[in-house]
Amino acid sequence: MLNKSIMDGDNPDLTEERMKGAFDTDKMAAVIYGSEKFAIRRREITESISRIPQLADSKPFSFMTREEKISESCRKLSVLSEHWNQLIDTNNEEEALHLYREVLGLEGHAFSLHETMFIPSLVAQANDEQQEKWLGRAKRREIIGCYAQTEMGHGTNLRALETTATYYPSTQEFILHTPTETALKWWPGALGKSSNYAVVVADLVIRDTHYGAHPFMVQLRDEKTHNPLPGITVGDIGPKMAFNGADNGFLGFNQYKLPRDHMLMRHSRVEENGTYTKPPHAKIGYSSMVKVRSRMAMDQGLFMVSALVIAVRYSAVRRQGFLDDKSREVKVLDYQTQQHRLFPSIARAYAFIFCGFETIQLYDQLLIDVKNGDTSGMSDLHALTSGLKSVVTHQTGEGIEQARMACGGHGYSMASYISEIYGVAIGGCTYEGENMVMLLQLARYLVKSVELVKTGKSKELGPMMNYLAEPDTQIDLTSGPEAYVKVFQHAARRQVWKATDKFHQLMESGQSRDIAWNNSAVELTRASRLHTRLYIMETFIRRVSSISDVSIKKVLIDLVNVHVNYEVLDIGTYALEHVSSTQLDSIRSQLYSSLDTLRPNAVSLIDSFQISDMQLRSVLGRRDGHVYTNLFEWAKASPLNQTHVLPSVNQYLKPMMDKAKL
Ligand SMILES: CC/C=C\C/C=C\C/C=C\C/C=C\CC/C=C/C(=O)SCCNC(=O)CCNC(=O)[C@H](O)C(C)(C)COP(=O)(O)OP(=O)(O)OC[C@H]1O[C@@H](n2cnc3c(N)ncnc32)[C@H](O)[C@@H]1OP(=O)(O)O
Ligand SMILES: Cc1cc2nc3c(=O)[nH]c(=O)nc-3n(C[C@H](O)[C@H](O)[C@H](O)COP(=O)(O)OP(=O)(O)OC[C@H]3O[C@@H](n4cnc5c(N)ncnc54)[C@H](O)[C@@H]3O)c2cc1C
Repeated sequence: MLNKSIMDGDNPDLTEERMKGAFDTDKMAAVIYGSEKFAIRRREITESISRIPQLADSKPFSFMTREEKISESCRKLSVLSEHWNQLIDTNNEEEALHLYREVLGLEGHAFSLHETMFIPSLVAQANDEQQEKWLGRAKRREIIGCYAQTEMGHGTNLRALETTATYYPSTQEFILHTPTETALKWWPGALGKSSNYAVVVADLVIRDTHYGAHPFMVQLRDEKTHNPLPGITVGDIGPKMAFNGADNGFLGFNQYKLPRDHMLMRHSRVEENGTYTKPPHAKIGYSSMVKVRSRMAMDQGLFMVSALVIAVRYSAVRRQGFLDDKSREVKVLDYQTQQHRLFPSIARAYAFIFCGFETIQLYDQLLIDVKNGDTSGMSDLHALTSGLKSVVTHQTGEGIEQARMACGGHGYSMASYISEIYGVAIGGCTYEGENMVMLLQLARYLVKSVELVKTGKSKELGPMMNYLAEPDTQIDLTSGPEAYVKVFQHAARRQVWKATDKFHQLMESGQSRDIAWNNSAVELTRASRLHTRLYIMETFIRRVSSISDVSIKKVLIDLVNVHVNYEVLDIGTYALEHVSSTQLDSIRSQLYSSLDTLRPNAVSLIDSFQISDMQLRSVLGRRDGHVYTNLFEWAKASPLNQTHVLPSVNQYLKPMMDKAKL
């Protein structure tokens, strides 16, 4: 069987789609998840979870209040604590993330930041003794931690954080203090009610000198009672657009004492007498953010895939309207508009995940290099991940919203669960640095690169930047996907140079650097987006070229064709400077025929992600495709339908109607 999702009793329309698939979905899963070994482990973990009934949702998330969601995830975490070692290799981050996604879903939980930022901060920022003291405890989950950096008044501009950590050599202690209301930590995930420890980022002050943001390991709550310690004000910031299973929190310090060895001292140090040793790279303390940003292409790709699994499966069973055959309505997936809405996003999701693999590996390598004293790769990775997180979060938001609309009315129902996926995913446009701000970080790097070319130092260009020094050439669009890469290179190069020239001209006209930068900012962000999209396209093509299995490679080339045609058309206004409008028309025709080519494999392409029904939490997108029965059962389970007459009807509506009758 090529598509491993085929099961007796499934909706025949979906079975028909699965029969049409021209490749083995297990083999595709191995490509998606980086190795056959991990793809198998994912399936094994999912299977093992299904044998532990207490790990199942006690009712659909969409019928739970916020308090119920938080309680439900804590209940499951306590069940999980009995099974960690039997379910996963606890040292394997990807296995742990898969387990969390399956059991706890995407709405957040008490450990939301523990694995993703708290432990990584200890790994990257704590010295060996500190790791000895805290890392084991954190990994064994004896303590729960979070990452408390953002304040009510400042998130983006870290240099303006107001929380102070003032060192007193006489007592060999820091005093943590929140000097104003705006200095309250505000937003950290799992801070409000769950965490008893936090990595707190505060402005280090020694003898009136401010050394800027540094990380500190801070105990927030008593380990026995879980009550906040004296000097600490902590709580939940309230409901959010989504992600309401997490207790994002606030935190204030009132002259809170912290022993000297609680500053994380792998890279910078404060000696007993107050002597400060600066880190080998000024931004080394920002590593936890780079770590998360390096994961975001992968994580956002998976968010988009979840919405697409729902929309593509639903589109294969939803019949509405007619094409040739007037005796039976067609599957809406057969409409060109539906394919145009969904297939380019499938291509992007694959591309994001392939990029994600690369950037996760680059971060892991950087961590090793930095431990060995080599910080030279930090700027490259910071620039790359800043652009990537901004582009993938924005395009993921677009893709999920299209998926919702592709499901018509049922997409708007919580039964589809797409609105929750959307709400969680687009949080990524904001967290880990607001997208515009991060695009401008990449732009700094691009501008510097152009300056290198202008001053004859092209040899010093960083990875991926050589194209900035190359001349424009004729593009032969018949020469395959590489020709589309050339179109993107031309467009990105032109925009990067144009934005840089504007910035330089404004400075030459007398504007200060900062004002000239601000007056060029929109053009600079456009340059960053084009550069990043070029990187995504190149990575996608490179990864697909490296595949040896013929049937897998064939369908992925079809997907690359959808991608390159769609992407070039999407940047039409920039591409027009390098390709004629006649060529754009021919790209349009190729896009439509590539949608057609992909159509028979659409369901298998999204089935290949092997996202279980439990993880998907969508009534509309279930593997069995029995959409209408499932939808009706779900609606009947709504709390509103547990009585025929609601108390509010008796209390308000009936008396009102009765009064009107008098
Ligand atoms: C966690 C997700 C995991 C799984 C997903 C599953 C579910 C997800 C669902 C829900 C979400 C769950 C969790 C969300 C967790 C969110 C956590 C957070 O948001 S933590 C807080 C994040 N905050 C930020 O990101 C703040 C953004 N601001 C900054 O990073 C800095 O202020 C900024 C870089 C913008 C500027 O810094 P500044 O010190 O002012 O530097 P400046 O602009 O002057 O630049 C100087 C110089 O330094 C270079 N540089 C900056 N940063 C770095 C770096 N990290 N590495 C290397 N170099 C750096 C910069 O390029 C510049 O260089 P040049 O002078 O141009 O050479
Ligand atoms: C779901 C979620 C989870 C989070 N989890 C955590 C967490 O665990 N720990 C933590 O510490 N924080 C967390 N945060 C906070 C998050 O990191 C910040 O909200 C984020 O970094 C954006 O900063 P800000 O809120 O200050 O936005 P602002 O900077 O105030 O952004 C407002 C607007 O100003 C613009 N702007 C700001 N500065 C500039 C500039 N220099 N140039 C151009 N435009 C600019 C932005 O582009 C944006 O349009 C979380 C946030 C969310 C939404």
